[in-house]
Amino acid sequence: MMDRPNDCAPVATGGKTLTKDQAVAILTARVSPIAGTETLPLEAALGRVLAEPVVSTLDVPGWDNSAMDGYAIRHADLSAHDGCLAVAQRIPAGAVGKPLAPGTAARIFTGAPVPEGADTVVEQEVCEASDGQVRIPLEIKAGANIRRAGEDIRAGAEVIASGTRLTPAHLGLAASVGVARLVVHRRLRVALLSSGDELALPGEPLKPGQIYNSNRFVLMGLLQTWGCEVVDLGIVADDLESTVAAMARGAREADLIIASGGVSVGEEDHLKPAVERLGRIEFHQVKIRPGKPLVFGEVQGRPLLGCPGNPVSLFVTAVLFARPLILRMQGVAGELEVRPLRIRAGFDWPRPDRRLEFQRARLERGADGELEVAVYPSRSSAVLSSVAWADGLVQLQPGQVIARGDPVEFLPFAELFY
Ligand SMILES: Nc1nc2c(c(=O)[nH]1)N[C@H]1C(S)=C(S)[C@@H](COP(=O)(O)OP(=O)(O)OC[C@H]3O[C@@H](n4cnc5c(N)ncnc54)[C@H](O)[C@@H]3O)O[C@H]1N2
Ligand code: MOO
Ligand SMILES: [Mg+2]
Repeated sequence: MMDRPNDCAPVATGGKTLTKDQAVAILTARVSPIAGTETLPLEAALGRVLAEPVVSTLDVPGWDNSAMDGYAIRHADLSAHDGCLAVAQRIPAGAVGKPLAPGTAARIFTGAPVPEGADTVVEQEVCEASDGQVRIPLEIKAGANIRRAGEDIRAGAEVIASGTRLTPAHLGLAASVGVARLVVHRRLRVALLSSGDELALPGEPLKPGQIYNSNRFVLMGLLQTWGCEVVDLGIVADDLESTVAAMARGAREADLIIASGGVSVGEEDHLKPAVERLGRIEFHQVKIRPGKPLVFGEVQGRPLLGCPGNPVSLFVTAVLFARPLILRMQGVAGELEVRPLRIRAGFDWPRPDRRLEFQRARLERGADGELEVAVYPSRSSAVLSSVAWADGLVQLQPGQVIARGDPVEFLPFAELFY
């Protein structure tokens, strides 16, 4: 096979390797939210991105209601009747009582509307009830135990902004204002390409020199957790024509193409020339470890992200770069990257890298019971067990030396997988 130049000048950087932040800025600036929405019942909208805001037509709660099982009273009646009131009515949740007659109490239950004229609810534990009467301690505070109309949501308020990825709480919130259907962006279609002559699918016997395609499953899983529709382009042979053909199919069938492998400099790496054949490369290196060779470009009008084939590098580049790219295309508004938490290091890091480094990490309890973060013993980008072991990534700045006990930056998977 012919040797070929492996470089293509990155447009935005004058040929320099990009920092992670520069790369994310370019990725997210080059794409825009996809067109197309659908209207879904709440039951089907979990994880989707809202395309039209939810505005409440109601106050929630709709009326003053009781926060306790007990007695609704007019506070001024207590001193006038020495704390002893006749129980004149019973108001369970779902019912509406009569106006409170002077000198009486209403038996009331949590969530029931406070009757007109009552200004206080007294929990039953402090009351003594017998023979249709209730005795209430005089020191009860006026206005106690009432949830006020509109204290959660006011009619006319925007309760969920457009661009929000819907969590269970958002679905509940929409339901609480009576909204049954939501307008969401259509699912982003992402084509997945696994390059490598050595790859076989689990379930197949391995021929000599073959390995199982694990990247496909890592990427599919991530794409599914991010709410994408996956178009699997399968395993693509290490030759230019097959790579070009797979990419062209990806560009026809999906909004975005994500490839694994073949992004490095060997003559078995065909991703870059294939992108150049069909479109252009915007950058091909980022100053991080692992994951330095990372290709971003455009193929027949579709964005393409080529992640390195080493399994850990693939994972790291997917959560750092594919995620914000996807969120932007899905129409998610606001912050697209996860902000690192600062957590105490449970490890020493005496020999830092010159690149921004991502270590597989796990939250643990130190000897004193305080939260700290441990890193996996191997730094190898080929050890996928490290990712399964971890519950986040530690982010180490170029040249940053860490002594046990220092604060370090931690990116939790719980956020990266969302
Ligand atoms: N001379 C140089 N060689 C390499 C460099 C370099 O700068 N100069 N960079 C190294 C780094 S760093 C990385 S990362 C890798 C990137 O590799 P590629 O993206 O070209 O990927 P491949 O060569 O196809 O594969 C690398 C490695 O990963 C395994 N692999 C690939 N696909 C899968 C898959 N779907 N499932 C599981 N494992 C996969 C593959 O068998 C190789 O072992 O390049 C270095 N080399
Ligand atoms: O960047 Mo490679 O990703 O260091 O193994
Ligand atoms: Mg390679």
